[in-house]
Amino acid sequence: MAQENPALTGVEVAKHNSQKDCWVIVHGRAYDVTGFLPEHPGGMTIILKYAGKDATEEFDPIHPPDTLEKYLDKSKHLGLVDMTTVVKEKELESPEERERQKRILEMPLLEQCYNLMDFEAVARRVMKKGAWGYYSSAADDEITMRENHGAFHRIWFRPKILVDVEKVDFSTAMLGAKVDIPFYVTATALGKLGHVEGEVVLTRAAHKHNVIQMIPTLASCSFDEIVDAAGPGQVQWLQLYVNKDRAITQRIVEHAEKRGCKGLFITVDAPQLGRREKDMRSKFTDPGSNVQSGQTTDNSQGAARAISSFIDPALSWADIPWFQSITKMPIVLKGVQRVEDVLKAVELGVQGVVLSNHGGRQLDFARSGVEILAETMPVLRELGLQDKIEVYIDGGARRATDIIKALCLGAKGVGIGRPFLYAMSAYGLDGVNRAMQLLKDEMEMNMRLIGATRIDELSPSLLDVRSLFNHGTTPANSLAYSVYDPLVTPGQRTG
Ligand SMILES: Cc1cc2c(cc1C)[n+](S(=O)(=O)[O-])c1c(=O)[nH]c(=O)nc-1n2C[C@H](O)[C@H](O)[C@H](O)COP(=O)(O)O
Repeated sequence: MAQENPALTGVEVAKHNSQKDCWVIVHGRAYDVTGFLPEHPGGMTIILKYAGKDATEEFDPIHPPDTLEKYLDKSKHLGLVDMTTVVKEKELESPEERERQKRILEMPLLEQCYNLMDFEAVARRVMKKGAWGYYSSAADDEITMRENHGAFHRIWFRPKILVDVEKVDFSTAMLGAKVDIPFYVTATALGKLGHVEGEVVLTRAAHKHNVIQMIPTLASCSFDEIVDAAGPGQVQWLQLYVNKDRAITQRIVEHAEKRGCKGLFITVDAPQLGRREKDMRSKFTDPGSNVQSGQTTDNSQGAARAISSFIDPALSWADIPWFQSITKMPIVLKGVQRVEDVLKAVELGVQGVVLSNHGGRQLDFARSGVEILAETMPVLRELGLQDKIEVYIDGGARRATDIIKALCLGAKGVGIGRPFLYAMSAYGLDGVNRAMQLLKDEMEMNMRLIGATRIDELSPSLLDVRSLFNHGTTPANSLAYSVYDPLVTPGQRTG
């Protein structure tokens, strides 16, 4: 193909920098987005911040690569820009960004991360505010997010002794697929907020450790990029937000099945995305730029709200037979939060459920996945239904002991979200690989210490769950309530 010469310079593009005349550069090409501004789900402010400039770095994590091709009229595609003439945003970087770059230079070596929480501590210090805000945020007072982790601490072990535990095998199967260890990488949106390559980094690590990756509907990478990045025989599932336009949903599901996905995880706890205030705050643009220009600062659109307007709040049990008619993939409901709904899922012939509250990002004061599991499994056993449906949990799992507790209670596997995002954001693929290896090492040690050599030996008799159902919440004035402090930014620990 003939070499295309840049038609435009950075100086030319920079002249079109207002609400009435707005050009942006994405991947070296200029686009006239003036007419699109009022329709942008994320509001106008975030685009106007890059009017006349290179918006690639802000654009990439939030939008699949083919977004402009698909949704911006060709007449608005203005052609190549000579990028040597574009003033790099970097050169104008803020004192906050310079401070962050300094913290990156001081961060610990990867080998100094000994558990999954270490990755969170590093990510908090080195991630950009918006990215940290999106990944770390949860709904309202973030009580449920803390409860997810805290609930595991109300479960104690009753280990066996004098068991020959020389050989330990913690491999298992999920929806019929063999995996090396009973956790999977759960769906978490916008992978490129944390790493320039996005979700494909998680794909590579999942392949190396033979664990399953759940591909998010709201991934930064396109679905095909993530599937193409999979290794031979690698098992992937699709997480689905159901679109108001069912024809779009059907196309997505059929394409996923054609590309070899081995499970359809329908997210059922998000008829509307939760109100995540850290995410909203981090979208707060510099008050001067908006207030002076007379615009009201639009921080109502955290990233979550901005990207989820297509989700159908009318999704109901009546839709399940339709899903069963359009795909042969096993169907799993992700975000089930009470045993009555598990029984309904069994009745409808659904293959699995994930007992989950979306990492605390939806309904605050929802119970933890592990507590719902402890409510559910005895009822399924009593009714002889425990083999009729695969039960997974996610939320707050940070140690192999959390995974073992869930399996003792009857879970098939545990989804893990934020830890792998933090490991990726701080250390890239090496970080995710180390996080997964740490879990494997912990798993081997803890299986030995509780006197179990295989997954099928994990049973409720190894646990004491008497305090699990007694909720305590962190006192309101505790530092854990960082959600209240708008001044707490990554790296600034108050007190
Ligand atoms: C951390 C995180 C979680 C998200 C997530 C994004 C992030 C950054 N997103 S969200 O943007 O809509 O909220 C999704 C998502 O795309 N779809 C989904 O089903 N769950 C989503 N979840 C929930 C996730 O699948 C797990 O339920 C949750 O992360 C498990 O808790 P931990 O993070 O504590 O492991």
